[in-house]
Amino acid sequence: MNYKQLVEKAYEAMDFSYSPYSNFKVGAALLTKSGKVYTGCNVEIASFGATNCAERTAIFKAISEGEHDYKAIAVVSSSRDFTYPCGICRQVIVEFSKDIDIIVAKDYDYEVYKIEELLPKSFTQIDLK
Ligand SMILES: O=c1ccn([C@H]2C[C@H](O)[C@@H](CO)O2)c(=O)[nH]1
Ligand SMILES: [Zn+2]
Repeated sequence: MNYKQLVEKAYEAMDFSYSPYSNFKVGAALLTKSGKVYTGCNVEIASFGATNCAERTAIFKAISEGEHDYKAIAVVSSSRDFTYPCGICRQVIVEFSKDIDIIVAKDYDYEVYKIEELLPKSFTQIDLK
């Protein structure tokens, strides 16, 4: 699975987006080190705080199936621009992976980031020791 294929998986997941309030569709595809792909979409709830982002949907699916080691996560949206993971999702990403490639894509164009770039000086497990 190369990153272009992972972006395609994220677009497939975006089609399942449940976003009746914002009409902003997001899809994510998480590639594990074992080669599996977990996809996710954003799920909006009338009580807005209960909304879940596409990235967290994908990560929580993987965690709930015992997969903790990730190589990359691709994120796409219905926006004309790149969509970067929100603050909550950055915190979830750093919880589970310090070296994951974060692929922010729009059509066939993509950028790759490390979590240290998107969430510098993060608060993690180490700080609780
Ligand atoms: O990286 C992002 C940014 C936003 N959203 C969702 C949350 C909400 O449903 C909609 C608008 O914020 O987009 C994501 O899923 N991922
Ligand atoms: Zn988010």
